[in-house]
Amino acid sequence: MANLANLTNNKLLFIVNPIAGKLHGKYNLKQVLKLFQDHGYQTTVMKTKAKGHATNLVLEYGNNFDIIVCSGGDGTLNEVISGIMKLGKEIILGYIPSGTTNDFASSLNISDRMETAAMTIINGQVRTVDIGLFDDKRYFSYIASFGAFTGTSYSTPQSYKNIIGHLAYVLEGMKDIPNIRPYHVKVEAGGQVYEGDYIFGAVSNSLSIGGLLKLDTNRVDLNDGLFEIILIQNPKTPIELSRLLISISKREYKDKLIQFIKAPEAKFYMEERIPWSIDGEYEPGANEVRIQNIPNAIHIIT
Ligand SMILES: Nc1ncnc2c1ncn2[C@@H]1O[C@H](COP(=O)(O)OP(=O)(O)OP(=O)(O)O)[C@@H](O)[C@H]1O
Repeated sequence: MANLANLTNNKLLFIVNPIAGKLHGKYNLKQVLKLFQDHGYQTTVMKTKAKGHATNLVLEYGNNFDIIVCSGGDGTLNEVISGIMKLGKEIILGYIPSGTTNDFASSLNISDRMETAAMTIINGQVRTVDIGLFDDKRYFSYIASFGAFTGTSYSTPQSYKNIIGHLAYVLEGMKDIPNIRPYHVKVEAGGQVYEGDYIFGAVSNSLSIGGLLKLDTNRVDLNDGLFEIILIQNPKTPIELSRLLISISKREYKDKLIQFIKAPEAKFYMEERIPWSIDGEYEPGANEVRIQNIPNAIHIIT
């Protein structure tokens, strides 16, 4: 691990999504900028204007900076990471979460108080994290999932998310319940084949999935080159359903309806095209999907 204080270059690109989450950005941006300035960083601020813009900003300007800090939710972080991966340059990333759930930030122990997260960037250590690659075309920092609750994060209107925050996800998720339906899927991972009717599947590198499913810290290592893969089979009776819900709420994934796999890669074969969620954003999916782990791909300050 390198300490940021050892870096000689103090040019910092600060990418801000002004509409993310609870609009913290609007109120605290000045304080954060002052903190960077007081600690000797020459900061250039760029605000995102639309979906995909953060990736383009990294591709266009990333080469001129050694540190890129982004503020936004999981979607903005995903876009910035995608830009860094495409640029192919070893850039140090700092993250100031201002989204609704900030799942990945909590896995990295980054505070959701903007000034505290900024101080982490100033005083923190650089560590590496693995990144996922979905079907050779889309990068993800913490999750690719299908099935139940998957539509929640991208179908919840931004205005709701901004007003009621995380509760919006949970409420939208509840609306999903009558629509939960199994998908017949075959999965190859870790040298095994799993086949069944699944209501939820996730390939993740995170301690928290959609703020709903939580994994224990001793089960997850964010830079071990392995994903945590969870497959949940369709409960066939009310008893099976209640047993499933209890084991999820207790974080015990030993139920026979739950498969928990660790593997560097997974292949999914589906009879129909199932939509996925990639770090909370919509992905139309395909009949065959390959997901690969790129170990230690991103250098992030925590
Ligand atoms: N100026 C903008 N206007 C509209 N959309 C934008 C703008 N800037 C960025 N976006 C898009 O907003 C979407 C949501 O951003 P983000 O995920 O960062 O925030 P969030 O949804 O509040 O947080 P989370 O995903 O953690 O709940 C992203 O797809 C991003 O590309």
